[in-house]
Amino acid sequence: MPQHVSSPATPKHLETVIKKEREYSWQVASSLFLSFKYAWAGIIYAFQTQRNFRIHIGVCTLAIGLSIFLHLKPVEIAVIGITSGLVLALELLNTAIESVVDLTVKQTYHELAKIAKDCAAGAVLISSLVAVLVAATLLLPPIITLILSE
Ligand SMILES: Nc1ncnc2c1ncn2[C@@H]1O[C@H](COP(=O)(O)OP(=O)(O)OP(=O)(O)O)[C@@H](O)[C@H]1O
Repeated sequence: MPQHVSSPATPKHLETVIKKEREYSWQVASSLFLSFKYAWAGIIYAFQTQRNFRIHIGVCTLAIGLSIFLHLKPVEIAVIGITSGLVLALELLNTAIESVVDLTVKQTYHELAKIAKDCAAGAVLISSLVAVLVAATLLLPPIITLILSE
């Protein structure tokens, strides 16, 4: 079977490819400000429509607030912040994947649609479990100390 070896992409070639791909976009953000505006719109959409996203924001805010209140080390607060951010980012990706799947298959059953949605939900679940484990490991000892010292 003949092997097609593509020539290395030159900057000019890359520019042409990117331009062609962006032709399919209904609209392209023309400035950094507009990019932030659309990103914020996505976050607001997820907040308004996804109950899990609202729960995760509440729990993450509580965990970060507690870690500051309990005077955890900066690196510990950072670890809680990273795991919290990961959960929220994956929840947004989960919402994006759900929308793309629904756009593609509409209200028909498809095994690949099921796999895509189940795996996206699984990613959120794994990140949430890890975040809970990390938060419990770092927050429980100072909480117990605080309660016992009362
Ligand atoms: N078009 C489809 N074809 C096959 N299975 C589907 C389809 N749409 C949804 N499902 C199944 O139903 C489940 C729930 O779908 P839904 O769109 O509510 O996603 P979800 O992961 O429950 O959403 P959320 O993350 O908001 O809780 C999916 O995980 C998947 O197993």
